[in-house]
Amino acid sequence: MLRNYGNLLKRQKHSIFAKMSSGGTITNWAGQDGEFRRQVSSFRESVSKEHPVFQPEIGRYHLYVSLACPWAHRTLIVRKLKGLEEALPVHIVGWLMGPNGWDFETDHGSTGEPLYKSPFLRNLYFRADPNYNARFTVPVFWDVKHHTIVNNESSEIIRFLNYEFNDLITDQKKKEVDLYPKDLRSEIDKWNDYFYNTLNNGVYKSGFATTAEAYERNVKVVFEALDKMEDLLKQTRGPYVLGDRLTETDVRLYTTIIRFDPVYVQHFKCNIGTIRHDYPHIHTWLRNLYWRHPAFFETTDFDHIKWHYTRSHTQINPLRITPLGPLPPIEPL
Ligand SMILES: N[C@@H](CCC(=O)N[C@@H](CS)C(=O)NCC(=O)O)C(=O)O
Repeated sequence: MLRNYGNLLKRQKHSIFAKMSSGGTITNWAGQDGEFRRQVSSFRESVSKEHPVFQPEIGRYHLYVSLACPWAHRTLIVRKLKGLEEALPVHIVGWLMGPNGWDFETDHGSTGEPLYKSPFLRNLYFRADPNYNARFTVPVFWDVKHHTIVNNESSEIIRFLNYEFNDLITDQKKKEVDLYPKDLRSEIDKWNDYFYNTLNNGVYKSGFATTAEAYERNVKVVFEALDKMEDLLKQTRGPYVLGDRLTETDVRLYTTIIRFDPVYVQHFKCNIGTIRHDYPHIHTWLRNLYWRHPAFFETTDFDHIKWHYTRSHTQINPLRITPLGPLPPIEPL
């Protein structure tokens, strides 16, 4: 199947008008009503001891991520929190999403694709399913044994990373990290669901809207959600969103909030306020995670984040000039 995609080898990384094979542009996500709708992920298996095919094993699975992408970023954080760096190798796509989607450039910390030397992420999708006809998204949780995608939905990947590899983790402290403890599950589910619709995906609905009405409707929801998050942190008194334990909800919110001032404020027009000036509790929570927790600090790459959004989304920023500010991208504690 890969042979049919030989023409994709011709990289057009700097083409401004990125065309998809379907005729639309790869950066055109909005429907006719101007509303952005995120597709439902296609590969939904879990790794577990009970699974007939995908059992936990060291080195058997590889993770493909973009450092720019908030969904992929979740998986990088959880991988580090659980001490799975050696068990689960990571490959990082180029920061620019060009005409053929994510590629495997090797500059600025992007690693290339060592398993099959694929030029593009889409090659992996077609290797897993020659008839695949949806978007080629990161993260991808890949099984080296069966040469296929186990899962491409970040919320599910972080869920099975939380427990299913525990027997293979040697660092006792990291093995005990539990981001989805039984007594907090209903709270976590409730907030995950709310913040997914309003904030994690809300910033995209604001930024990718193609009518003023759709933009205004969605940007207001984003700021209502930030107000709610601020109140929640005030109530629980932190240092984490649900109190004194770090949970999935923190991981999922962090990857959106760390991008907020540097990118979403100007690029997605989420500029009713900023985290640093208008949300003191969120600002403290964010800086605490970034500066005091290596799993957050070490997985955050402001260059990939800023370059990716501002130079890939040419429908929003046709001249692809990346704004310099805010400086610094995150303030000290
Ligand atoms: N629901 C997915 C969403 C993943 C997603 O949308 N990733 C974006 C990057 S931020 C992507 O790879 N987009 C490529 C495309 O849509 O062509 C998840 O959470 O894993």
